[in-house]
Amino acid sequence: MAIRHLKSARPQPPGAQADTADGVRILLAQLAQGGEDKALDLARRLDGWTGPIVVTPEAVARAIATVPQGLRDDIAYAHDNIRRFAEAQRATCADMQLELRPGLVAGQRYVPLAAAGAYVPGGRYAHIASALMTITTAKVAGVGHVTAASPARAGQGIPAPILYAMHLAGADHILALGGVQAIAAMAQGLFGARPADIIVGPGNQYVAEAKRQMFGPLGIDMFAGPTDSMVLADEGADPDLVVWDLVGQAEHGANSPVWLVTTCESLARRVMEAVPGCLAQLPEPNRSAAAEAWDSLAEVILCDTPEEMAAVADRFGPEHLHVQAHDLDWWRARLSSYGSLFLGAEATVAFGDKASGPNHVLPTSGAARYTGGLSVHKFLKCVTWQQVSAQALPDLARVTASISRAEGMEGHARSAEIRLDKFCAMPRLAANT
Ligand SMILES: NC(=O)c1ccc[n+]([C@@H]2O[C@H](COP(=O)([O-])OP(=O)(O)OC[C@H]3O[C@@H](n4cnc5c(N)ncnc54)[C@H](O)[C@@H]3O)[C@@H](O)[C@H]2O)c1
Ligand SMILES: [Zn+2]
Repeated sequence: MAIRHLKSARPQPPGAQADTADGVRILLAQLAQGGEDKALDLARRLDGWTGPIVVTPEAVARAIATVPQGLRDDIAYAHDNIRRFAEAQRATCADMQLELRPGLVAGQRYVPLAAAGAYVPGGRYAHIASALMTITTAKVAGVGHVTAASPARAGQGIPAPILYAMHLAGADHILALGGVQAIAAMAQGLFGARPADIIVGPGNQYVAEAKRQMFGPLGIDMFAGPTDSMVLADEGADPDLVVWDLVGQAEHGANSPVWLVTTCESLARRVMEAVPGCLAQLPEPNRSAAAEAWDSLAEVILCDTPEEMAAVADRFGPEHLHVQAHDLDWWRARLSSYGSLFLGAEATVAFGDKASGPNHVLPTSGAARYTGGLSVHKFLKCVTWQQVSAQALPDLARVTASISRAEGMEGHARSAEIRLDKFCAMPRLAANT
């Protein structure tokens, strides 16, 4: 394989992850003890928020009235796509039952979780789309009660378009709370939230670490790091599109990697030359964030063949994978390691981020090698059941007792065999003359 880096990532200093983990552990312990008082204290200190934490339906209605009709319509368009995609997914989750042997029936049922928490990040950008992605999916799955939480902005509260999205998606309870304190509040059931069975949604390193530390008794969607994107482009790709796809996704933050993998060196060079011009068109602080991401983390990788490009994608397992190359059917069949796949030059990751339908809460940092992203499945338990009648007992009890004894488990064997005595005793012959 002749894979060559035209641009490499800068070696990263050893991470500050341990510090984050320690800080979050202390905050979670304080929140477990101090409850709402500690959460209020953190909201004030970290977000400058001293207003109410619970956003009442009246406050939601007042906020919604300030959202321009055009933006409301656009949020509704995105919601409609996301809801219909989730509904189709839900329809694939079928209950089933079958008779495995005469008298032995077993089945599966999909049971929605009782309560979920949806974290909607809001520190830097107002992540309207994250509210749609998490809450809509939970409600379509049939979750009984969804609490949504997002940080309040000083003097403003949760931005009105986020409140509109939460409302449209069907949130049952809304908290103006961010960070570790929001995760703890939803898990512990503070501020009127129903204690969550699962907490989902993206967030910064404090949010992700709080979810990771609470995982176990609490379900989470995944441990998400900074967002990442890869473009696979051949000689037919348009550099004007590719460069904006890379710079656009680098806007997420200085720690968000973007990767270009191509068989065409001239395309790669044209894209790299065009990056500064695109960065210059972004407002601050987006420009600095994207520039830092590009300078320190971006990689441009030159391959000889499409198969080599696919192998690179397999190895990275990007969160977003965008193919701008010939023969999209070949690529769709060949690629398997990604959170979400975008096929063709007309598509772009931003469509998936905001409006097209498939979920944008996706595995990052290579986790796509072993998992997909958020879907109705995360809010459903696939549980199983079985029922046995006497007809199945002779074989089932004999096999169970045999395996149990081979395992050294006499009690198990007895609990099987006693059923033969109870349910399969041969009718006694009537006393004969
Ligand atoms: N992949 C996706 O689907 C997707 C979508 C949207 C957003 N995101 C990610 O979500 C993240 C959003 O991050 P954000 O910071 O803008 O918003 P955020 O809502 O995740 O975090 C803000 C909160 O962080 C807490 N915080 C800030 N500094 C802290 C500190 N020193 N100690 C403890 N807590 C602290 C504050 O309480 C604040 O409420 C980004 O990393 C972005 O990439 C990912
Ligand atoms: Zn994005």
